[in-house]
Amino acid sequence: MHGAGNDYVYVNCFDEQPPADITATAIAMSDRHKGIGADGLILICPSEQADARMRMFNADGSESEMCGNGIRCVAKYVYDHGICSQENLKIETGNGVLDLQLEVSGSIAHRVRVNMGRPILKSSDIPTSLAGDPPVNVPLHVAGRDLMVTCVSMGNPHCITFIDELSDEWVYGVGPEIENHPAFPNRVNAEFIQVVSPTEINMRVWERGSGETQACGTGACASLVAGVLAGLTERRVLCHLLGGDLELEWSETDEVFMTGEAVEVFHGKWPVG
Ligand SMILES: N[C@@H](CCC[C@H](N)C(=O)O)C(=O)O
Repeated sequence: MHGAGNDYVYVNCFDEQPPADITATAIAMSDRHKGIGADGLILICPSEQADARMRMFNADGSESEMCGNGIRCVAKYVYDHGICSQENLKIETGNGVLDLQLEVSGSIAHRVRVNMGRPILKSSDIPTSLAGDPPVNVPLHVAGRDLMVTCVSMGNPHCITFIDELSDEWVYGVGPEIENHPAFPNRVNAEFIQVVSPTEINMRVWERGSGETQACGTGACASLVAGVLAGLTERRVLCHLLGGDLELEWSETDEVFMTGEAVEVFHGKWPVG
């Protein structure tokens, strides 16, 4: 399935046992030449607190707390495949239980709105050693450059750089250096944002554990928050990514909402062991 081109392999753990070695399975499945090809692996599991639980693994096998594009696909999956019948769902993640609303037509969910919760802005909770609570427009020396960056966690950590022009040099040259910079003890996702107007941004991303992806939902939400904090955007923004658009809102109640598509591409079997 994919959300805005951010593609993962999903395993229905309501019916199947999770793979014994999840890290090795995520790496093998994600390989775009010798596997299925994906940005990572997502397990759709039963939950004691919610309608389902999402566990998310990057293409390098590392587990992340949250995945914004993934959670929309999990919601679509449990609805379309009859695991849940209601259009308002609760899904457990590493960042708590989140609320989602499906947009359904012909008994298939096409778009999903997620309450992504409150952004985490305390530097020690993001976590980053960069100064400032919140760390907005703070200096970071990386890849031979002096950047001004803003850090936000949506349950997972993001480092946002506002730039004039998006380019491969930023994504491939600077992205991996930010991901592995010592200022981020858990590594970090790196977003590059071009502000088109106060209500519209262009984004490219270098994801922790997966490299460049066509979209990152948590990254888009973190970038909206960073844009507001930096005085560059309003609280409602349309975010253009390589794989599609996401509608974002940071409400006056301090919750971030994201709306976007969720698409099932195919299903199949994978030999384990
Ligand atoms: N693409 C995802 C985020 C996936 C996890 C991320 N790479 C991390 O390690 O935190 C999204 O849509 O949010």
